[in-house]
Amino acid sequence: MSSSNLHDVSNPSHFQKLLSEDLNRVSVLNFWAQWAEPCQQMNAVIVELAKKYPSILFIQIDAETQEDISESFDIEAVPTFIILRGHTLLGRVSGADAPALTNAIAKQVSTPSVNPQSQTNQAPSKLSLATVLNDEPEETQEQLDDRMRKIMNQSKVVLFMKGNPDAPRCGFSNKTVALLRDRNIDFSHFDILSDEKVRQGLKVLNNWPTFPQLIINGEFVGGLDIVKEMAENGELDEALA
Ligand SMILES: N[C@@H](CCC(=O)N[C@@H](CS)C(=O)NCC(=O)O)C(=O)O
Repeated sequence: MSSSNLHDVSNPSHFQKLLSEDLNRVSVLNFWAQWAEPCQQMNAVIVELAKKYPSILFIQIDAETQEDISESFDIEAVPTFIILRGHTLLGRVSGADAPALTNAIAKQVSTPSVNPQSQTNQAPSKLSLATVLNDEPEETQEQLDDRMRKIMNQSKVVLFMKGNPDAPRCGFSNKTVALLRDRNIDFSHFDILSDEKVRQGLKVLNNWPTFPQLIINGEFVGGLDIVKEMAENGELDEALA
């Protein structure tokens, strides 16, 4: 990394040292992964933003090698950007959304620097005007179950994953897509990051706490570990026969 305000972090203490150098400085953490194409695009955006905002510290964090830092910020998908002042959370931008990231950063630059303590109660959330104005009736549990079952039956093989097959946003989803593609298995997908109700509802419906979730003939089969094992012992071929 060339600019002095753009750093690759190599371990948690390096990360803490960078943050602690100036507790009034705004930092932008970029959680990325090597295999994720959207991250490559956003890394280029970060390089440009670092040039534009020399007073902001930009920290590149490989979400897979820096697991401890990722966990401490609840990183569930890449890319995810965290904006801090010192150690205080100011904002979070999820996905390869360059305009949203640029706006979130610009907002901090135009906000006068204040005592971080007074900012701790400022939730970095978007004002949910949409929620206030949204007069669509709430989906009932029954409707949600029905909708999830329809998605599970939309094709012979359905993968509930983070991101999409060409741009997975989690390493487990990425590996499952690769496994299915390596075996030329046709599948449709559903991006659970696009629908929080399905994301939480499917965990209950299939009694499985994580993603990916592979469905064959409308039935839950398993996550990556199970699918991998089934591929190795021939059970996956049997299920698809
Ligand atoms: N060992 C699991 C790994 C999957 C996993 O840990 N997924 C996490 C992180 S992507 C997850 O879905 N967490 C719940 C959530 O994000 O809602 C498997 O075999 O699939």
